[in-house]
Amino acid sequence: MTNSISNLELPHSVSLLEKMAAESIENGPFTYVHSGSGNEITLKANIDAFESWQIVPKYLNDVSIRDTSSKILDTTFPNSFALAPVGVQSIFHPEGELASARAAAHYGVPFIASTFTSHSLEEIATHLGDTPRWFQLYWSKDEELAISMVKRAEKAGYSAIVITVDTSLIGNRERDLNNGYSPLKLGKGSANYINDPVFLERFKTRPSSDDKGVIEKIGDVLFNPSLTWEDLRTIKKHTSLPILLKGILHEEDASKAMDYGVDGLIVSNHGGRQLDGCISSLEALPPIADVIQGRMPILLDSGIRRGSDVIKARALGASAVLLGRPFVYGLAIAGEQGVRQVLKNFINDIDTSLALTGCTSMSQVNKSLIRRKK
Ligand SMILES: Cc1cc2nc3c(=O)[nH]c(=O)nc-3n(C[C@H](O)[C@H](O)[C@H](O)COP(=O)(O)O)c2cc1C
Ligand SMILES: O=C(O)C(=O)c1ccccc1
Repeated sequence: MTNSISNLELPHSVSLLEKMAAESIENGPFTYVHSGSGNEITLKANIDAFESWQIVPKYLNDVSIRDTSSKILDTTFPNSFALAPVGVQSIFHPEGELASARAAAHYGVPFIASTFTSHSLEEIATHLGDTPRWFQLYWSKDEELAISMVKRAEKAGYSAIVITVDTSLIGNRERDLNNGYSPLKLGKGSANYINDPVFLERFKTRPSSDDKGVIEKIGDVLFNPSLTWEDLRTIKKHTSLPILLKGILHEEDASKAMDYGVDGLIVSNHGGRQLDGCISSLEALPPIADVIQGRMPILLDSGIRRGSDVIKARALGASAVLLGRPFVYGLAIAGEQGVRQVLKNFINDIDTSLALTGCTSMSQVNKSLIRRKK
């Protein structure tokens, strides 16, 4: 299997994509994307949750013209999904985020750049054209550095900051630990650090991305387990961009987010990679939607695999979703072309699912169209 397949025809199901990705790249990076933490109970629960809800379609509505878009804050999501922030994409394909950014731009799918990318946020932006982009922040222990990254994101045209709250430290990913595989230690996600003026100030000479000192320093400051709700005030002081919290699962946290002036939520358990045994994101969604009552947008990820999943998430209260592992499999198989194929198939599936639910627009998808399986 090669990493550059022309006239490519990728399978339509994520389980087959996963198999092809496993054959395309080394075991270390494949296991890194594929696996979850602990006994992978939450990883599995994410998929099971989508199977435990059933769409109840309504027919004879003239669905010949359809609109799959949704608007979140000031961003239009043409197909009601964006690419989830995924770090260190060069472990899957040498072009990493640049390939996935170009594929996203091809379809106008909004792109969320991770803090821990293989290419800098500025370079990624140059591959996105005018496609909407948000920046996901791992709020560093080094506050000045965190703020510097936010300022850089503003300057590079990122229109929202996504703060991931479920990663006070990295989950116990047993398979990666057994493999002795850690992208953090490989220096493959250093680009935003070694291109940051504040980070560079901490060094006497300009370091390279795989410099041992750099890797150690990033490891020291990447996550910040001492963060509290009050710290949100600091970030709001330094940016006028909207702020979304990614990783919210408890309705009391959703309510607190409202109190602290957050602009949106991403209901997520990080794809079952953080706390194993925690609730699936789809199960967490209805109580959160009840608390929020439409006062801020709610997005959801963790387990989105096909178009009907988008309909289910919308019916239970999410405005849009994030696509994670499936696009990474496309990247691993064939770089930009691989991601393009995954996006094309997913976009078609969303449109088909909307029509077959009996709706002409995502705004018509509501609670009346979904029931829990008995
Ligand atoms: C390889 C990999 C790297 C990830 N890196 C990040 C990251 O840097 N920041 C972040 O907030 N989430 C990260 N995530 C989590 C995704 O944004 C998303 O929540 C998750 O993939 C959703 O689960 P699913 O892919 O099973 O649908 C990563 C996920 C994977 C698979
Ligand atoms: O692997 C992840 O899920 C993740 O969020 C992450 C964390 C640090 C570096 C790269 C990715």
